[in-house]
Amino acid sequence: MEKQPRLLASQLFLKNSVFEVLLNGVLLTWKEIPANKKVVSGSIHHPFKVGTSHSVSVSEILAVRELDVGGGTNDDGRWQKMPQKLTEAYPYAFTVSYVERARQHRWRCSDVTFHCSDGALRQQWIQTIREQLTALTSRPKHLLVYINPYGGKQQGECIYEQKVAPLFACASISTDVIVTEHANHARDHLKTEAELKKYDGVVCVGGDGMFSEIVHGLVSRTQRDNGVDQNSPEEKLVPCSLRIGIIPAGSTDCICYATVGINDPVTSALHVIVGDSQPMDVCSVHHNNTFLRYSISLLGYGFYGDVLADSERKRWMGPARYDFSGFKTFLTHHHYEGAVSFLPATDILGTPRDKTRCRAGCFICQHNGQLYSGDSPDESKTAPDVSDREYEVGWGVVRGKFLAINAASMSCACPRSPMGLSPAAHLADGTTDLILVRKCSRFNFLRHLLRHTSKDDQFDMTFVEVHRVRRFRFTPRHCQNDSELDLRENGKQLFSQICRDHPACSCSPAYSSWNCDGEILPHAAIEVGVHCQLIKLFARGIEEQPLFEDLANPPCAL
Ligand SMILES: CCCCCCCCCCCCC/C=C/[C@@H](O)[C@H](CO)NC(=O)CCCCCCCCCCCCCCC
Ligand SMILES: Nc1ncnc2c1ncn2[C@@H]1O[C@H](COP(=O)(O)OP(=O)(O)OP(=O)(O)O)[C@@H](O)[C@H]1O
Ligand SMILES: [Ca+2]
Repeated sequence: MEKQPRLLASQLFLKNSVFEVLLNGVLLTWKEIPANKKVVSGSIHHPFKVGTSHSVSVSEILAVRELDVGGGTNDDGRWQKMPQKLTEAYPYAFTVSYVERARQHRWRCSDVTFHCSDGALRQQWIQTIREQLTALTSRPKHLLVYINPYGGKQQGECIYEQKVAPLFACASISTDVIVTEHANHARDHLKTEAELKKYDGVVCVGGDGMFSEIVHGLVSRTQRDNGVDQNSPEEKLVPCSLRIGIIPAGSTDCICYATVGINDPVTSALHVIVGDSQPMDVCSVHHNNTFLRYSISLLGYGFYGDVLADSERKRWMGPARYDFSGFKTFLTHHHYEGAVSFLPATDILGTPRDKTRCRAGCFICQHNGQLYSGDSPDESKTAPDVSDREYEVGWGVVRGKFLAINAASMSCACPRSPMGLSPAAHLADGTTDLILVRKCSRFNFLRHLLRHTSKDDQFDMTFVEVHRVRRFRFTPRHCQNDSELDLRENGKQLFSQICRDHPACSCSPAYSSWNCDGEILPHAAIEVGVHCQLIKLFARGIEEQPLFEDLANPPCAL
C-alpha cells in the first residue's frame, strides 16, 4: 500500500506574526493569521495589516535545518533580527530553504524561518519535511562535476566554488570534482575511467564546448557498453541513463539558455538540486560511414563555420571573439556551392514557422517523442527515427550557392539571440530545422541576421528556406569522396593565393567548414541523422513567464 504523506498543521511564528503553517505532502503553505484570531500569546500584533499567504511546492524545497536562536545566528552565520521577547518565548526555530522565481527565468534560493515554543514540535516539522524530501526519488545525491577553468571568461572554478558548491552542500548533495587539465580530459575520463554507477548525474561547469565533451563521453560509453557501433549512420543508439547538468561559464551557453531560459549559475544549480529532467535530441554526424561528432545545438556551414574558424584563432579575446569574427565574416560575404538532400519529417506535429514555442512540459515534444523513441517495453532503443511513410514521401534536394546552411536541433536561443536561430524548434521532438540561406546581397543578409535579435520572422525572406527534417546530407560542389581533404587543402591554398593576387575580387573559396556546436569538423561532405531524446539534462525547458515581462521587450523591424 502506498504510504500517505503526513499532514502537519501548526501555528508558528514568522518575523513578528503568527502564521498558520500547513504541510500536505505537495505544498508547504504559511498564512498570516488575522490579529483577532491569534491564539498564541506573546506576539507583537499589527491589527490593521492584511494577512499574507505563501506557498512552496515540496518539490522545490531545497533543505530544512535547525536554527540556534539562542546563539543569535543561523547556520550560515547571518544575524537573526528577532526581538528578544520573541526569542525567549519561542526559542525553537527551523529554516526552510526553497526555490523562489525572479525575473527572466532566474531562480534564487530563499529562506524562511519559523519559530515555536516546543522543541518536540520543531523536531516533528524538520523530520516530516525531510521525509517528504527523501521521497523525491528524482533528486541526485551524488554527482560527478567537471570544471573547465579556461571556458568563457575563465571564471569556471570561481563560479563553482562561490555560487554552486554551497547550494549543493545545503541540499546534502555530495560531489567528486575534477578540474580539467586539457581539452577532452572530461570526455576521455567519462568514456573510459569514470565509475558511472556511483553517480546520479554529471555536471559540467563551462560552455557549449564543455557540454559537448560530456555528451561525447557519455554517449560513446553507453554505446560501447551496449555493443552499438557508432560508425554506422543507420544504427539506433542507446539513450544515456545519467542526466547532465550545465553550470554556465562559457561564451555562448546556448544549451543552458535554451533549456532553462537564462545563463545563470545559481538557477542551473537549483534545477540540478530539484532533480529536473529534460530529454534532448542529438544529431550524429558521419562522413563516408565514419562517425565524426554529435551535435546538440547548431551544425552550421558557411557563415557560422567561417565565424568559428576565424574566432578560434582569437580565443584570447574571450566571448567578444565571436562578435569580432562575426563582423569580419559578414564583410567577407563568402558563399559556397553544393547540394543539400534531406528527409522531411512529415509524421509529426509542428513546423519551423509555428508561433508556438517549445516550453516546459512541451506537448509537441511529448507527442513526437512517443512516435518513434518507443514507449513500448521492447523498444528500449532510440533512433534516427523515420516512419515508413516518411521514407515513401522521400528525400528532397536543393542545389545552389549558399551563404549559410544551418541545422538547429533546438532553438539555439542565447544572449546574442534570445529567440534563437530557429525560434520554433523543439528540444526533444526527434527533428532538426534545416535553414538554407541562399546567396544574397550583404544588405539582405544583414536584415536576416538582425531579425535574430527581435521577434521578426527571419525565415520570411525570399532567399531563406527552412525544412523540419529527420536526416540530411550535404555534398559540396567538386567533392570527390576520397580526395575531399586534399581538394580542400589545395582549394584553400589556390583561392587564398588568387585572392591575395586580386584583393578586389569577390570570389569565394570552394569550401567552408562545419561548425558543430562550436567545434570545426574535418570534412565538408557530411550525413546527419537525429536521435530522438538520446540524452537528458537537469532542466525542465523554459517556463512560461508572466505576460508583463514579455511586453517589456517589444519587437523592432528593419
Ligand atoms: C547585426 C547583429 C546581428 C546579430 C545576429 C546574431 C545571431 C546569433 C545567432 C547565434 C546562434 C548561436 C548558436 C550556437 C552555437 C553554439 O553551438 C556554438 C558553441 O557555443 N557557438 C558559436 O558557434 C558562436 C556563434 C556566434 C555567432 C555570432 C555571430 C555574430 C554576427 C555579427 C554580425 C555583425 C554584422 C554587423 C554588420 C554591421
Ligand atoms: N583544461 C582545459 N584546457 C584547455 N581547454 C579545455 C580544458 N578543458 C576543456 N577545454 C576545452 O575548452 C573548449 C571551450 O570550452 P567551453 O565550451 O567551456 O567555453 P567557450 O568555448 O568559451 O564557450 P561556448 O562553447 O559556450 O562558446 C572546449 O572545447 C573544451 O574541450
Ligand atoms: Ca529537435
